[in-house]
Amino acid sequence: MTTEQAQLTEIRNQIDSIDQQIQDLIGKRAECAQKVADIKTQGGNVNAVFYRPEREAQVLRAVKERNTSLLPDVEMAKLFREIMSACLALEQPVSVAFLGPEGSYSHASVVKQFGSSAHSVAVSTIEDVFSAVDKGDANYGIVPVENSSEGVVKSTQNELIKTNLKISGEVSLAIHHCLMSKSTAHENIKKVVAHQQALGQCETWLKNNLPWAEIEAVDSNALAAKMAQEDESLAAIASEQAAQLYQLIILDSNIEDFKDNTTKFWVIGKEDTQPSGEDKTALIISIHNKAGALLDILESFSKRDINMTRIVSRPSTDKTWDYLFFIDVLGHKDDENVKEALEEVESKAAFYKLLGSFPVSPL
Ligand SMILES: O=C(O)C(=O)C[C@]1(C(=O)O)C=C[C@@H](O)C=C1
Repeated sequence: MTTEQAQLTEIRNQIDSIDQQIQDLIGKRAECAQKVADIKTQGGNVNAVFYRPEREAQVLRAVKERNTSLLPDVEMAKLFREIMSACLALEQPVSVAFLGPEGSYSHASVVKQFGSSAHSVAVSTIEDVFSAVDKGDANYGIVPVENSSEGVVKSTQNELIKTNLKISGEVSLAIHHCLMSKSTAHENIKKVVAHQQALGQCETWLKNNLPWAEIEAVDSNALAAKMAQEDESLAAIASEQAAQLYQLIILDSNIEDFKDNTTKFWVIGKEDTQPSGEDKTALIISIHNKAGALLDILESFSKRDINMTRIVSRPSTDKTWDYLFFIDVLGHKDDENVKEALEEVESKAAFYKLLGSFPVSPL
């Protein structure tokens, strides 16, 4: 045996022994999750809620705080994300509806929030995500709320105004576009296909790197990847997951012109989420048409030191030039100061709807 082989064998033996310990401990953790499920269903409770976003956020925050390893905090948290996903699936497999097809950024946000053991259900529109959860075809749904370069997603806003569902989580996904193809050579690419938005976000890159290629907009990036799978002269712009799913070669990564391109998604479900210690509350209001009405409402938050993280306005659909405001504040609706502020806002607003409180995402 060479020295290198001997050294590798020694370290690999250590890795084998550590893996065995990790596996034993994961097994013990799974037994605890099973016990948690027994407690939740005791007395024949058929309405037991297995998924607990506040607890998951607390577990992941604790992992990050404890981490002193060589692995970055987020990478360590991702490993535990997967362990919890498998533990939850053991308690009860959860299904999550998302705007398909598979390989879309919505799909990636499902995996980021629920891990890969969740059963993801692709549907064709944002409205269908809401109705799938409403009808019980899926336990939860994930919908895009806002993109840092494209702005708010109108169909999600429209559904939020109408729905009885609650927001139980928030996922921020960095959008990184890849150029992918069956072919390994750029010079073989005759045409680039992608959703209009992705083409727009990579316009300069395409001009500089594939000036000869024809550009065609299609319904989604995942569809583009599917098309590229069948035609070697095509390259698609899509996510890394889409490349894996459709077995394409990634020719270039991070080809977006603006580097901090992020989409925010919300998890929708039927249950209220308990406080996690670091939460957000989302609501929709409209105000009476008089001077200072908005300021008056915002003061309900500011005088209690409640931080407003977002306010977005849009015209109301039923009364011309009336406005609806989508507001996010830090804190949970059951926190004393937030509770008082919300009561005050409700008494002042012409329309008031609480969308829910949910943990600030640790990932
Ligand atoms: O603590 C619980 O309620 C559990 O069900 C356990 C557990 C976990 O694996 O840690 C699993 C699923 C829940 O979403 C939260 C946490």
